Amino acid sequence: MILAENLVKEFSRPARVEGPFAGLRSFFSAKRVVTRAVDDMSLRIDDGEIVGYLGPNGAGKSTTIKMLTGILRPTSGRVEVEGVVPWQDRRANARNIGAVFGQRSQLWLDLPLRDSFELIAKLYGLSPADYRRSLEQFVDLLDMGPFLDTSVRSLSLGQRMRGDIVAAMLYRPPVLYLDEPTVGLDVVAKTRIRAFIAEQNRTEGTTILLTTHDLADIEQLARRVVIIDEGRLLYDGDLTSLRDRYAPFREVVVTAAHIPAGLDLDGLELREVQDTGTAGEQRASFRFSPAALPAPAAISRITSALEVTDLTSREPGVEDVIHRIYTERGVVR
Ligand SMILES: Nc1ncnc2c1ncn2[C@@H]1O[C@H](COP(=O)(O)OP(=O)(O)OP(=O)(O)O)[C@@H](O)[C@H]1O
Repeated sequence: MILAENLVKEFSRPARVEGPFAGLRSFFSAKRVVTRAVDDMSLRIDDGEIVGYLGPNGAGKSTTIKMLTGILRPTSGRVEVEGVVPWQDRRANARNIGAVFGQRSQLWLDLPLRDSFELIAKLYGLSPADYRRSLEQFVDLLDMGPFLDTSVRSLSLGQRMRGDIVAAMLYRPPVLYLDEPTVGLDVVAKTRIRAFIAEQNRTEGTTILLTTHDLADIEQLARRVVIIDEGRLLYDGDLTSLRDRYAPFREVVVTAAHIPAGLDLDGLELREVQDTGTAGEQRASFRFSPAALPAPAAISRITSALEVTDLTSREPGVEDVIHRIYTERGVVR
């Protein structure tokens, strides 16, 4: 279980002094500027939950994770992971957590993957039998046999990410922090990694905190979403209610012979009209509220007004939802 109560983290730096030798004088200045990166955050994540942790750049996500891993000591408030206060007992905490940072590898770049895994197994005191069993299972699930003896430096990004995930899970920690675990990967690689994460959560009951800018990661893995901004909790709840609250609309994308820009259909909001590149053909999207206008009625209204050649419908993604929350709150990035 992950527990944070009224968690605060402030960073303080010297205030900038203007004039000659500004850099040096700022360094010695008594005036300080305080940034509250995490501001009175309370959060409880139960065993076996997968929580999507979202927020714009600079919201305080990394700072929270650094407090959970024990790298940073909170300014005030309480933090506990599996009953351990991370900054007080980093060693005990390290055994309970695994972490994957998509942007940088935690593996030894010049060693073959297999050697990195062996080192980790030794560091964490795995018995040879447990190590063999885990490795065999992971290599099989993630199809890593062909590159197990290749040095990490020579691996493709997708292969390296699989390596990092296995390294974080080899000792089967009950808690896993995943920071952008699919960044830069192609669709096939993303799907494989998401399936693996879901499987580990299901079979091992691993508690997972997932930070990502790829909203498909959230949609496919997490039912619960926590959104933060400026260090404060904006939303904590399930993904479906979030969508219903902030994006209670559906969208239909239509390709038709001619779509008049001012077309006014009852219950349907016409969004931008674009040329498709094919002569005389245009594409536009219509938004409607399924509570006021059921989807079949919306589609029939569109098809009777236009010469439709193609039509697809989509649900709002988490991206729409977050955009709307930020717009409402006046967050401009
Ligand atoms: N060591 C530090 N010293 C001073 N300020 C810091 C430090 N680390 C983070 N901050 C500030 O704290 C705030 C939160 O940063 P944080 O890295 O936690 O955001 P984030 O949500 O992880 O952003 P991103 O999505 O860009 O990684 C930012 O204003 C950042 O500038």
